Amino acid sequence: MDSKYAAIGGVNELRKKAANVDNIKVKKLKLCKENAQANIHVLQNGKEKQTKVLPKIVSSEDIQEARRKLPVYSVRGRLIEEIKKHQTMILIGETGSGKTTQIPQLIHEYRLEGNGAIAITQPRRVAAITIAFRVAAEMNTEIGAIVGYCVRFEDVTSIKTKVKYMTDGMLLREAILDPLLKRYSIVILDEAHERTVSTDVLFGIVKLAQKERNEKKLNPLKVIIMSATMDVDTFRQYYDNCPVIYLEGRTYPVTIYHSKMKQEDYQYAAVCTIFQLHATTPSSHDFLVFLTGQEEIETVMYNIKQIAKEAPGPPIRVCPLYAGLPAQKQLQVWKDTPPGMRKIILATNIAEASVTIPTIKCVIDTGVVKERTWCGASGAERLRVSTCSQAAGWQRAGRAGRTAAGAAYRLYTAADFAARPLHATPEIARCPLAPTILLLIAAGIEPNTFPLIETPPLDSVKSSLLLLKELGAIDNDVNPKLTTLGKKMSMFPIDPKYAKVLLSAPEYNCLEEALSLVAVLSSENIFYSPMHKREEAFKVKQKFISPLGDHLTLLNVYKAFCKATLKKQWCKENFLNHKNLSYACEVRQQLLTVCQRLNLSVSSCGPATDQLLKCLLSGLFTNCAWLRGGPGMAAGARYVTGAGAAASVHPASVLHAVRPSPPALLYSEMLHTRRTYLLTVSVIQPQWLHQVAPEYARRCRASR
Ligand SMILES: Nc1ncnc2c1ncn2[C@@H]1O[C@H](COP(=O)(O)OP(=O)(O)OP(=O)(O)O)[C@@H](O)[C@H]1O
Repeated sequence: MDSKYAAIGGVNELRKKAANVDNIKVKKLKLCKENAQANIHVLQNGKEKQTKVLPKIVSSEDIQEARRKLPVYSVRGRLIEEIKKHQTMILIGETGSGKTTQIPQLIHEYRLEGNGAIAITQPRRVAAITIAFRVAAEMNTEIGAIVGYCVRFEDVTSIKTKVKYMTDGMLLREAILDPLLKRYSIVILDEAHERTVSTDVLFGIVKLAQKERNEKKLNPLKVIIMSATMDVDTFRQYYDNCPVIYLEGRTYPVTIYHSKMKQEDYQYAAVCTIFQLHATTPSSHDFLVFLTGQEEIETVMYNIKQIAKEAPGPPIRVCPLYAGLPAQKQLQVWKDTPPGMRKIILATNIAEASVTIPTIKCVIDTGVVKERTWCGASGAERLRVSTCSQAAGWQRAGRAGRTAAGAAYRLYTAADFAARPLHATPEIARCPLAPTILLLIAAGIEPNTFPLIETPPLDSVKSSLLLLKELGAIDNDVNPKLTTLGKKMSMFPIDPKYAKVLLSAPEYNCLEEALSLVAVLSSENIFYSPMHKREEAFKVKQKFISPLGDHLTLLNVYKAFCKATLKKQWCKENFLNHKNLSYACEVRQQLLTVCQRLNLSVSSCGPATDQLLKCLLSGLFTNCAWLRGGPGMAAGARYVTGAGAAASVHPASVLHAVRPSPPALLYSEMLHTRRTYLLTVSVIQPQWLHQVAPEYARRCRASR
């Protein structure tokens, strides 16, 4: 990558230079910052027609011409020779050089996959979907035919599919049923540097599958590990010194600019930089801005829209892009804007790797990322904004310069960049491992001896095995074997705790309700509370509220949604997110299919909602909290969890202000920000824990 290390006039300097308008901006920004917690979903509610066809397909000739310009194209002959020669190889190539879109096509052109298929994994669903669309267009074929994709709750492939883009999680799920991955002759693990738990486990799965297929004289499995920014030595060592192919060159240069001085407030710096560039660059140059999460994106979006009313420059369309956004909304960022209008995409790191948004010419990199870390001992997740690695910085810059020369503006200094770690801490070292361990055992793999590329923290493995044992998924936590229940649990594409809830539901006569609730919990926030109508939204919400807490409140909303006839209109009137509720319906259908396969009887507990809460407890028994020091009246009453962590009910919970505080609660999530909060909370009777999970209750009591 061309890195000029020229410095943009620091944002503070910019501010000083700015004329009157800028003073107004400053004022407005400050105003909005005070409301940083505010939810401003209304601004996302674009009126555009939703379409799934993307990206915009230009003529076939243009596409072929663009392909010929890619670095991969000029060395295709040599590349194919290398791929033929080696069973495992590492391929490093600059961002945008054509690894993800071209290598699988090249392999297919030479029919190296034989009778099998080519699987290409991506850490993120949005990448898997959009790349599959692009490659299908390049190959002039329908999506779902030769080229397809498979992501959670969506499989667009057929028996004809030879080039299959999929999330790493989906390939891992396939490995449960077929640990030798026999339907594939070539597996490409892309974006290896991201080191998600699923990709880390897949590194080992393909290694074992390859060995066993060789030993059994089955058709050999070829493995290609790809990235632009990976830690080559670690991977090479892990794959027995396999060859590393470096692919030189990129199509278009990206000029990197660093801020001259440290920026105290990256959101503010981002908005200033956006407007400076907005005033000086052609409207056909779209911007991609990296921020840390939904709330921040919404705040910045609000600020941009306010400032844009007075700022010089072409009209603007602001598009958010974060994991929680419904899929259709995510795909909106690929939609063209009318000529003369600039698109500004505000994204989290989900746009950091793999994706091509063709019109992006400027990347604005705040240099930060929101990371979840998990504490095995307390079960609390910690959400932290931290500086991202150098690899992430290069990947972000790589989103510019995909179809023309581009620029990346880093809102941090060159010295700051140089001082950052080369790579981020792998997810396996900071995530709950129970879901992955369950999948490993289901695939017949011994988790304690599985050759992971990096050993996860011992206490994390131990506590995950203990949880699986207590859920009844495995017979013991030393040399674990899957129980019959565990086998069934592994068939659900959800957290084992919730799989247990569904499997226990027939016993409590509440599978109807449990399915709806788990589906809603698997979706993003269904409530929609725009900043300027908060009170109204709060009032409307009252009609759904259950005094027993958030779970039953969510269920009430879901049931009412199903009954509503004009659903979109109804959601609008009730301050609910139509997309997320519709998504929950799809998820419910998928979960129901698994339940039917398992012959579970689907019945309803009707008004006996205690049954549903007890059922919920059967999976979430480790998520109980007790009031400290008797029935408290004080605001922000403190609870203590089974693992001994002190926490309060989150302000967004319907139980937050309930007095007297219930003596015992069940929660779906525990989150540590500045304080530790219990999220999605329900009232339970303390004695239920003894009835539902006696062994755990005893252990808990002993330690309290
Ligand atoms: N949707 C698209 N629209 C237009 N051009 C595209 C699209 N997808 C890919 N391309 C073109 O193909 C090039 C190669 O993309 P590809 O994803 O294969 O690169 P890569 O080497 O895998 O990059 P990265 O390391 O960033 O994932 C892009 O730089 C761009 O020129």
